[in-house]
Amino acid sequence: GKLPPGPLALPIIGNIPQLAYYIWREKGIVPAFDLFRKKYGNVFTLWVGPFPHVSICDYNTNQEVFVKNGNRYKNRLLPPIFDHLSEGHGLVFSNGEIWAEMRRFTLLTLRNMGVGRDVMEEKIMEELDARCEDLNLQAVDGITIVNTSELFNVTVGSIINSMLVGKRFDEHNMHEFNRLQQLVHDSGEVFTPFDLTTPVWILKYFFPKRYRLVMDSMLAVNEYVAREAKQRFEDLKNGLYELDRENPNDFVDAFLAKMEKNEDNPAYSMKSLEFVLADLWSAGQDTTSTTLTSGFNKLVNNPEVIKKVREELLKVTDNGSRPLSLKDKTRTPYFNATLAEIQRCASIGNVSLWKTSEGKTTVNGYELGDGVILTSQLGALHINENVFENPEKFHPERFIENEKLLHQLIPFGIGKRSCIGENLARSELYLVKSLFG
Ligand code: HEM
Repeated sequence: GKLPPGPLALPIIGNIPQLAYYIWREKGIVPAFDLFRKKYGNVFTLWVGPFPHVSICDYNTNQEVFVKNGNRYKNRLLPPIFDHLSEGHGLVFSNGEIWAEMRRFTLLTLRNMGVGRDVMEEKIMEELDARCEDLNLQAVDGITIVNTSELFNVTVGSIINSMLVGKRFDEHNMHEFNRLQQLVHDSGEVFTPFDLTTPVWILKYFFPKRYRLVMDSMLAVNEYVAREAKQRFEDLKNGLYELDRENPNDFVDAFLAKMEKNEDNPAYSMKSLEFVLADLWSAGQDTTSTTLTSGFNKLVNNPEVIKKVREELLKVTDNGSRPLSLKDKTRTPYFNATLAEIQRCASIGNVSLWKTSEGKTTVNGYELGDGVILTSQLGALHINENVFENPEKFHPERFIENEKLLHQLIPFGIGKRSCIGENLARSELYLVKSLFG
């Protein structure tokens, strides 16, 4: 096929030199992508090494490609080593029937667990109450000094852990949270672009130490995340655990109940559960807590916004005589706009995860062949000055002056592979930020 325009690519290394240069010159990857957008248009091609990537920077084309024609762009580009380890299991780096089944099951289970409604709201509020109590206990002369990113990290971690295995993190098991954070961090440190792109057989036979290191670091995270689920499965088999099949306590219970009825389906195996838990943990933890920390920093630097948010929230909660609830959302337009602006500026996922096209397709008039790699440039989209005027300014009012702008904001991605945790994350941002903002 004929690819959209882009910077001149060199053999084998492609556009990596230009990319490195512009990231350095523009002081960041998002401004570098934005520069390419200005030069080559909303749809451009970047060669990452020998592979061309079609980047889509505007909302309308993203909608046309990933939503309207979503079925042809639902497959992820899988790093060979991930595919090798997971054998097709999981949510983030999987494709085909197992991915589709797990996505359906996870969305349904989250809905049944009350995500976005009062049931999950209660869980989040319980977590916040307990966290505030801890802070009060630590106070000296009525003052507690807090590392905000640690506070957000453990709060979000606790909410996800309660949802997955029914257990929050407190002073008795904080070491478990710290261990998990460490393992995820260590695993992130191990990976290089070389490991992610090299075929497994080359890694295995020519770089065996590297292969082992990468595999072990991923396995360590998975095994730690899934240890309680595995224990519960053993206890269930030995009659030591009672499963409430109608009203599962948490995600693991819901999965085990489904597994009993689907013995022959590889999507419902312990291996599958292990990868789904690891994916929900890793995709849901850092993204949400980094958004909260980034939002906190924005608010501290914009006291006039804090003042307006406080006034609005006090009015809605009868002068703070009751906690804020998700039901109040329709009455808190300024707070909603502030959260949207926080997400626009935070740009947690600069680019959506890479997808590949199925069969011959057309994007913006360019005919693409089978298996072309595509991505939504979420960061560049959110700082496009034609859509968001003065994009560098933290200005929640922009979403009130022009309500349509909200549709152009897609921090959770778009289409068949968009974020599964969007409702949970939105609830957390609303309730946690109202308290700790
Ligand atoms: C503010 C918080 C969050 C942000 C900004 C965010 C953003 C994203 C983005 C951009 C994607 C990729 C979309 C694409 O490739 O098109 C994604 C995928 C995903 N997210 Fe989130 N996310 C957040 C929170 C969460 C939470 C709380 C969970 C789980 C509880 C979660 C689970 C997932 C999963 C499983 C996927 C992969 C979905 C699939 O491939 O089918 N995320 N997220």
